[in-house]
Amino acid sequence: MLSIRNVTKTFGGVAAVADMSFEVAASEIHGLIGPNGAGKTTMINLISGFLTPNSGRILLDDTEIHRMPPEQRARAGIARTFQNLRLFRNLSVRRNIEVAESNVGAGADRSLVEEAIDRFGLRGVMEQTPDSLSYGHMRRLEIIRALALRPRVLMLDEPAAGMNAEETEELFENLEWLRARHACAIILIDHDLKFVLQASDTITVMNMGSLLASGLPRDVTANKEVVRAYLGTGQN
Ligand SMILES: Nc1ncnc2c1ncn2[C@@H]1O[C@H](COP(=O)(O)OP(=O)(O)OP(=O)(O)O)[C@@H](O)[C@H]1O
Repeated sequence: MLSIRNVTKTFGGVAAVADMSFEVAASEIHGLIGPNGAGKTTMINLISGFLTPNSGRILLDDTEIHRMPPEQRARAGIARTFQNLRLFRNLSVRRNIEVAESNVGAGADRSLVEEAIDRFGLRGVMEQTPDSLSYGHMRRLEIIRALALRPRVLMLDEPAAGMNAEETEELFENLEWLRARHACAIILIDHDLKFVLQASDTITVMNMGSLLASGLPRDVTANKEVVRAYLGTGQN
């Protein structure tokens, strides 16, 4: 459904993403992993429109989206969260969600977000501002805000960052719920490798901007090049 074809992005002559290609199927959870600086966040920025590739194409179904501005891509069904949270700090949790929801048409399934609020444990903090929330609550609010756009592709940049083991397990269960409740592809970046491997149907591994391997979690973790470049470093 989402197709990344030979995409390159350079900064000052250095390729952060170099000739990357991979496909994301509808309804799959697709893990994007790799060492620090591998180009994962740059890839998400290229898909969501915060960056434009120097070359290559990005297609959502048969539509080229790589030259569209971020708002147009959001309307086309691409939603994301940010590594460093970007919530409206002076608005309540409720308003943060409503602002996102105001972008969707009248025909949208209204109960989706209401169910997510309960499921993600935000019902009791709806009138508070994000700054008064725990870090885990803020991260969950970001996901609900992205979900409020009724995305076809939901990209989560480090959703488990700063979470303890119990919260990460809860996040895993919430993603399973989300996937059953709302048909969309999820692209998942996280440094908690155990979490990404457990949650993902397919894994793409990047290294120094390039594709290192792509496939089922068990095949990718058995791949010698992946072990050498990434898993063997002890860094995850
Ligand atoms: N706006 C920018 N200007 C210059 N260089 C950049 C910019 N954004 C990213 N880079 C460089 O591109 C490379 C890839 O960075 P990116 O943040 O995409 O990697 P990453 O895999 O997400 O890393 P991490 O796991 O540490 O978040 C790095 O060398 C980074 O320094």
